[in-house]
Amino acid sequence: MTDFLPLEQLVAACHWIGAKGWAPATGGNMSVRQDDEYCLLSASGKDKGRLTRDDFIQVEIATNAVPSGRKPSAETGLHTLIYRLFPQAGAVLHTHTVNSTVLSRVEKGSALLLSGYEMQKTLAGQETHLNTVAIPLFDNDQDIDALAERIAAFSRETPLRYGFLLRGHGLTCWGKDVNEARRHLEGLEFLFECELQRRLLEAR
Ligand SMILES: CSCCC(=O)C(=O)COP(=O)(O)O
Ligand SMILES: [Zn+2]
Repeated sequence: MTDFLPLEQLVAACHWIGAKGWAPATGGNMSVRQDDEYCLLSASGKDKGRLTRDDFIQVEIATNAVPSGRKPSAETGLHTLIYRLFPQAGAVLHTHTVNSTVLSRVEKGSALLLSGYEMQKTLAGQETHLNTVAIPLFDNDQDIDALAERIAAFSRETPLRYGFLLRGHGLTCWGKDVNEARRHLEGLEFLFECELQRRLLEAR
C-alpha cells in the first residue's frame, strides 16, 4: 500500500501512543478508514508502539471480513462499528491507560461526566467548560460481538460522540482523521487524569 498518507499518520500515532505508555504489553489497537467499504486495522498481539505499515490489515467495514486471511485486532468489531455508525469517522484509537482503567472502575454509573474543565474544548464542537460531556461507560466483555451489539443498541438511543470507556479495560475514541482522533485521545486522557486526581483529593 503505497502513498496512503492516513496510514503513515496512523503509524506515527501508534509510535506516539507507545512512547506515552498508553498501549502497554501489546494492549490497544488502532485503525484508519480506507474508503466507504474498508478500513486498515492493527494486527492482533503486536506491540502497538512499534508497528509498521505492514502490520495493518484490511478489514471490510460491513462484515468484518479479512480478504488476506491475516489476524487483525481481537477488537475489530468495535472499530468497524464506529465506521458503520459514523461515515465521517476516519480513524479509531483504543488505548489501555492507567487513568482510563482505574477511573472506569471507580465510576459505577453508565457514563463518566466531565464538567468544569477548559480542556473539554479539545473535543470537536465543545466550546465551553460549562458544558457537561458524558463519556459512555460500558461493562467489559470478552465477547466482542455481544459488546459491539450492546454499544450499537445504546447508540440508537443516545448517539455516541468522541469515544467510550470499557470498564476496567480502556478508552476507544475516534475522529474525522488521525489528527482529530489523536487530539481526542490526548484531551480525554488529560481529562481522565484530572478527574481521577480530583476524586482522590476530594475524598480526603
Ligand atoms: C493484551 S491486552 C488484551 C487484548 C486487548 O484488550 C487489546 O486491546 C489488544 O488486543 P489486539 O488483539 O488488538 O492485540
Ligand atoms: Zn483493549
